[in-house]
Amino acid sequence: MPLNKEIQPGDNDELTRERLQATFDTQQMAAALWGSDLARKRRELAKKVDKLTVLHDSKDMSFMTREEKLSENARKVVQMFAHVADIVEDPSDDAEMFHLSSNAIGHEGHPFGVHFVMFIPALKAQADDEQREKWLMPALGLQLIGTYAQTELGHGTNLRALETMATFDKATDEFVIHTPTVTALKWWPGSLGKSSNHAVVSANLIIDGKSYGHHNFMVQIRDENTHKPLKGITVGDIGPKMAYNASDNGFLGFDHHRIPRRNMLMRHAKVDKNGVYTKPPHAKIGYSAMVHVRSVMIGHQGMFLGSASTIAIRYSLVRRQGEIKEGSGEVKILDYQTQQHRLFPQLARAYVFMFAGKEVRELYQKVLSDMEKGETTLLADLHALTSGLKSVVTHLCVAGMEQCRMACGGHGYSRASGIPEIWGVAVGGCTYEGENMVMLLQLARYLMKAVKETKKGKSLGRLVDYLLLPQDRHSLIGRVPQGEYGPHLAAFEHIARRQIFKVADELTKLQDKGMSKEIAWQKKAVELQRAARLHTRFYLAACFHRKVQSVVDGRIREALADLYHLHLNYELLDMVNYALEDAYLKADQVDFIREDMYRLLETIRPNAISLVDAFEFSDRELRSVLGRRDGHVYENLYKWAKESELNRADVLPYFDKYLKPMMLAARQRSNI
Ligand SMILES: CC(C)(COP(=O)(O)OP(=O)(O)OC[C@H]1O[C@@H](n2cnc3c(N)ncnc32)[C@H](O)[C@@H]1OP(=O)(O)O)[C@@H](O)C(=O)NCCC(=O)NCCSC(=O)/C=C/CC(=O)O
Ligand SMILES: Cc1cc2nc3c(=O)[nH]c(=O)nc-3n(C[C@H](O)[C@H](O)[C@H](O)COP(=O)(O)OP(=O)(O)OC[C@H]3O[C@@H](n4cnc5c(N)ncnc54)[C@H](O)[C@@H]3O)c2cc1C
Repeated sequence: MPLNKEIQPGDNDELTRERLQATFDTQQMAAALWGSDLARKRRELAKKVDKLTVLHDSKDMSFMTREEKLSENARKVVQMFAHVADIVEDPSDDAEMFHLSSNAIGHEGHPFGVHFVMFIPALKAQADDEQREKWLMPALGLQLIGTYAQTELGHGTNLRALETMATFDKATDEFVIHTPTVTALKWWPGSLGKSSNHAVVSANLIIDGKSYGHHNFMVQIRDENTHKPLKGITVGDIGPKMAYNASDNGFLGFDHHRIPRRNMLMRHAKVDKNGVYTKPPHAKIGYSAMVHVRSVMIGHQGMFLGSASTIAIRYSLVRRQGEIKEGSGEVKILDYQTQQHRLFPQLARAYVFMFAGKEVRELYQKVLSDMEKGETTLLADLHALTSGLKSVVTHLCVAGMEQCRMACGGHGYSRASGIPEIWGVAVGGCTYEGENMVMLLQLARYLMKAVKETKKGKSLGRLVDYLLLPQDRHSLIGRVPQGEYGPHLAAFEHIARRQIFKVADELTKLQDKGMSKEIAWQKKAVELQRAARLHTRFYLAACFHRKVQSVVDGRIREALADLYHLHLNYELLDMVNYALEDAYLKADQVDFIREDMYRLLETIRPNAISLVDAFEFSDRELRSVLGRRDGHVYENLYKWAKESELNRADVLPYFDKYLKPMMLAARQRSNI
């Protein structure tokens, strides 16, 4: 039995020969990536989806209009729920359901997108028991479709400036929800435009003329039977986007729309019938749905980069272009060092993002169960961690996916590659759930607080313990026996710690000169977000280290360690200026890192296909002609192109309407 479990009769011979070189068992690597239970469930659900034709795309989504896309994904999602009990082991397991949806529906969106990712998590965290009974149960049972309506046309980041009002009317025991200006229109919520009939709406709570800041309210927006907007509600789609066009992101306005008092989500903050307000145990507890999504995004983004790496690496083993040695025949493009340098670091990032995604979900679950008991101590740590990871991971994913796309040459630009759509979806992640720069500054706030604690000899939390350690003056990279990577990880730590203390000192100096805290912050904002990035990149490298250390199987550990070491070298070179500034690294050490990176590219090359096969993306899930498991790219590209709507007739009407008359007229003129 070959170690690579993807080999099948009829595959492209080139790929089979590549797969036979695997030094590890791809299913065991899949277990290291996903966890053995989830890896098995993914494999089984993909087989079941393959057999259920009602879940298959009726045609490639690239050839559909937006309305066709919405309708197609509504059809598939309904079929998916109809068959869910036969396909997955536990429909309440978010991870299993995500993989089912990824196989059957893809990532362009569907009517229940925000329902599961935000509406239900908001209810779970913020609705009290009676409210859970009233809305959570029907939401889980698909009796209603919900969305999360927070962002407004005028404000997305600055939540304190949201304008939608929820004014308490003691006489009727109701809230009056109102959109006072055009900028107060809710704008962007997924599945709002045409699909949802309920929304968790963020609005300013006003009691007796006093504002208590924004809180979340359950609002029914459409009639359950006719699906028409309820009286006092205006709702629609905001139009086409870069990608994600099977999602009907929408706008929503209220004209003094009344809801019962008990429609405010009251697990933590409360308003009683006399208008008496009870504060939540933590001011930001109402932000929990955002923290939830930020925590799931990390692993999902890792999957997007893993998909793009799979497509580009498989294609690079099928595509031959040019010779390395004249006369010896054209080589596979993955044999070029530049191609390896473009792709293998992205593959390593995909791995570590998926590992980090798993770690952060575990912390989220812990915080959620603490919150259930009213305990919020770890919320600030989780907010800081997810803010940094969300920003760094989405940014690096998108940059990495673009490398994957370019590495596929012209065919990467075609939608047949599958990369443009996942890139478009992934890049949205840089903006939604908190614009990246803004979230990095949130982490920077936490880091500056951590410095203050450190100066008192204390640690603000486990994630910043390293700030208490002394700074080394010089790196030991290249000064220890070959194969020891401890000094590399220490360099990440050094660079992060130095930047964090440096910017903290600069802030203090500005304030000592009489500058206000806020203006000093503005003067140092770029340096602050750099500190947040470097801290997060250290976290990611340390997470990779933890994972490699935890693997028991020697072959898997060795293959993972190669990726880890490549990651250390590549990322360090990317941030080397920070280590050169204080002469922590010398020029010869930078050369050492570079040479070791080139060595690792060659070491990884024979395992390249097996490392992407280990993601175990099914062809259905990948939706890519270039990334097909069997490697039969060219004949299928031709088949795909023939499906283009432009090929439905040899001559299209615009020829007769515009071009032909113009050419006839031109000919006539030239005959005169
Ligand atoms: C930028 C934000 C965080 C500022 O919020 P604001 O309330 O104005 O902050 P303050 O200045 O009053 O307080 C800062 C203070 O609060 C802490 N904090 C902030 N957020 C959290 C949190 N989630 N958990 C715990 N603690 C939090 C922060 O650390 C500070 O603590 P100090 O001790 O230093 O004072 C806020 O405005 C924000 O989050 N903006 C981003 C908006 C956003 O993410 N929107 C998402 C909309 S939904 C969406 O995009 C859906 C997408 C679809 C999909 O996912 O598929
Ligand atoms: C695909 C997609 C799906 C979405 N889905 C939903 C949804 O389901 N529900 C929902 O409520 N919302 C949703 N959103 C909205 C999203 O959450 C917001 O777009 C996001 O939070 C950013 O807010 P903004 O658009 O107001 O950007 P802005 O805040 O206007 O950002 C513009 C620029 O200003 C900068 N900036 C802003 N504030 C600061 C600051 N304090 N310091 C420094 N720089 C700053 C930013 O860094 C950025 O460069 C979605 C958005 C997208 C793209």
